[in-house]
Amino acid sequence: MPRFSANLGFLWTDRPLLDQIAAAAKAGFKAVEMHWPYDTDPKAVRDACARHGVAMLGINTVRGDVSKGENGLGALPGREAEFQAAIDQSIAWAIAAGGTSIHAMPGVVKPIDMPAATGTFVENLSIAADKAGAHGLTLLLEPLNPRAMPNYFYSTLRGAGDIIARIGKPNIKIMFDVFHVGVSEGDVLTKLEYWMPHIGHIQFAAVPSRAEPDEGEIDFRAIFKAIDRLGWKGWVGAEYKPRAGTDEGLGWVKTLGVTL
Ligand SMILES: O=C(O)C(=O)[C@@H](O)CO
Ligand SMILES: [Mg+2]
Repeated sequence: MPRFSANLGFLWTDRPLLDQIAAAAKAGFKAVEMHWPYDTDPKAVRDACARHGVAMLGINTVRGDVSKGENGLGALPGREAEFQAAIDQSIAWAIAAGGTSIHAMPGVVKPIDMPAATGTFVENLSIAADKAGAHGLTLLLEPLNPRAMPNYFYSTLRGAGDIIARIGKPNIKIMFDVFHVGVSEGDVLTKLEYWMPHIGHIQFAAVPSRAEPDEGEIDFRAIFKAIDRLGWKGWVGAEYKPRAGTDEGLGWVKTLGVTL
């Protein structure tokens, strides 16, 4: 069975981060991952993870000006210095917290600006990969579906895979989020198998609701079985939006016959 991580960007969001870690551990998760935890002292996060016996996994680079619809800086020409500052910030935070990966966010790009944005992202990411690699950190690229995030730099695995191939550095991997892949592309099991050698982390939520994985059009028994069959040894991140409370929504663990 896969090993599950609690994504604290979506789970137990009604409390401070250190209490979220405690709640995840109490529920049985053995690892946690986060979105943008920068307001919390990373050493306190490291201590909380150690105290509760959970591994600390990944975080995201900052998004830029969220009020203007920004969702990452990596592919924005003219914002190179800001992106590198975001990478430096996330590397420093991840090291102090004991994390292992950084989701490097490219941002929202109009279709007509894609050629310039692609060149910028390749340059930016190449520098960032060397910086992260010096500390044993992996950079993750995550295609987001266009319903959730219109005009995001990539919405398909192919889009992220092309960037990885152009840069050719071993510590740049795909974040395979079953929710985004299901909405954008479908045929999830085939895609999982095809992209497995390039995957650095897996996340999941029901399609189309983004709720617990016990509803909707994806058979998560089959997904979790395939993750095992394909030899995935990493963590699988529960990144869903609970229908009601997080604790109340954990029934999927029993329903799907998995253990945390
Ligand atoms: O939205 C997702 O899916 C994520 O994994 C976030 O980290 C990025 O917005
Ligand atoms: Mg995700």
